[in-house]
Amino acid sequence: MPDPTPRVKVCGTTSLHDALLSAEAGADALGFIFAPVSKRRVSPEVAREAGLAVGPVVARVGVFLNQGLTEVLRTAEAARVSAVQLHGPLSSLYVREVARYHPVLRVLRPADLGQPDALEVLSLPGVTPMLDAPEPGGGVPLDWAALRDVFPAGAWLAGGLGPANVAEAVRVLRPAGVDAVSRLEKAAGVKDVEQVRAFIQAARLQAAPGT
Ligand SMILES: O=C(O)c1ccccc1NCC(=O)[C@H](O)[C@H](O)COP(=O)(O)O
Repeated sequence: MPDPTPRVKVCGTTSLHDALLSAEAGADALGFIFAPVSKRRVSPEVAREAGLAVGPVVARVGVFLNQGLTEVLRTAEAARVSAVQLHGPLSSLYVREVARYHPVLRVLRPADLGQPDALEVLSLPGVTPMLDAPEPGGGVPLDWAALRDVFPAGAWLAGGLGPANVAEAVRVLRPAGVDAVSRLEKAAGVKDVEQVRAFIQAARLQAAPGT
């Protein structure tokens, strides 16, 4: 039986300080956003320093939105991330190519489910789907009840998750992992330690057998 406890990713890490804060709070993974449009954008150098500091166990995920293949691979290498998260309308060929070099979290919107390209992505080795809202980092939750019958096995969940609602989302969809950013901040790109701790605890609380 699969482990019902979801992995927890804290996204939008922009400093060494916040990387250590999230790791000490128990995060399984840290997200480093390299998309130029993001107010949480971080340089590969800072991501690399922060990623090295959190030790061998915490995953470091490089987050990209609609960026060229060469840019993604070069940035991921420079930042020494352990996985890559891909947002945007990308072909399955592109995703497959990135997955030759890095484990991939491929972000899908609910409307993508059932589309031929999304179905192909779900079958690619080394690619894990993540369901997120249409606007990444926008803090808007998905309709979990509507997703219950179509949520892909082994998928991660993002979109407006925070300490107050993550347990319910986990109860409804049983995702393999959860991811959040905007509800864990005191300002864009700056973590709120209380929210980070509470999010990680709440995500794991509801996963115990019998709940
Ligand atoms: O958060 C951003 O600014 C961002 C910008 C461009 C691409 C991805 C981005 N965030 C990726 C994430 O993994 C977020 O954690 C995810 O979208 C959930 O965000 P939120 O709804 O704010 O918790």
